[in-house]
Amino acid sequence: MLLHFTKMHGLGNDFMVVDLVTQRARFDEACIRQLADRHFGIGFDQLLVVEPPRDPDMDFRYRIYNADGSEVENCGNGARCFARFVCDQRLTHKREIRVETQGGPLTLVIEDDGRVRVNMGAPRFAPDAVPFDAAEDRPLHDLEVDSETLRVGVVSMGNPHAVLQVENVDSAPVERLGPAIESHPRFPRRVNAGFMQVVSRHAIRLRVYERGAGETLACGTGACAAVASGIRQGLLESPVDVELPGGSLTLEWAGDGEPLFMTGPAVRVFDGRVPLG
Ligand SMILES: N[C@@H](CCC[C@H](N)C(=O)O)C(=O)O
Repeated sequence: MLLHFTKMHGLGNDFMVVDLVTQRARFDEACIRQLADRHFGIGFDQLLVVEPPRDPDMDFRYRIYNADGSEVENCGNGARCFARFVCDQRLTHKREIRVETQGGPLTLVIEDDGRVRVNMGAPRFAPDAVPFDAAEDRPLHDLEVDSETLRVGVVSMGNPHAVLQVENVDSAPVERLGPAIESHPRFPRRVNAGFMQVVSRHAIRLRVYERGAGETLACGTGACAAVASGIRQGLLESPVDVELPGGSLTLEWAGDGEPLFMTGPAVRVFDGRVPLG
């Protein structure tokens, strides 16, 4: 069978988006890895699958798979592309869309300028919520990596994040430390590793080594986690502009227990069809 898909990106974090409201398909890990391959497949950081909701109060269910085939709880850049996709495909006429994810419900609003504002829910810092192996909740934890002690903030945005403050993201050892943090045994479900440079109280620069995808040009939940951790440590104040290698996002957060809002672009690149076994 030929499966219709759309290639999209949010700040260069790229996606294959599939409508399973009007089509049928099943994806296993091997099939996702093959489609994600940038030489032998379509190539993407994440596969986004749009399904009918299970909860009648929601508009859709949105499932997310990393390039390595693992299913994950949340994807911020993907959420904005998902909103743009369901509107462009006329799967909804709503401008405010409620969607189920594995990491909890999200509300997305398409703004007049075409950008998408997402209520990403409240960041959680408790080690059990991340999950992270630690006895207590602290703004920073010591993490032994390659005989170095790193100071990381741990945050759940539905999915797990570790945030490390660095002097300069351009020279930060993302290729060396990223994989070691991602698969550190104190993160039993692995983790996304963010490298944050504080530019001012309202601006950071960020690179993220993503769980299951490697370093990407942008990570929306990574931006949320870095801002939440930075505000919690007293380094930042809302709103915060986050500059990633692929472009910028605006983040707003009123503080503990409050939802975090992310605003940014979502771009459709092309439509295609691919044979699926
Ligand atoms: N690119 C995403 C995050 C995708 C999932 C992540 N790699 C994970 O495994 O949790 C974003 O924009 O948030």
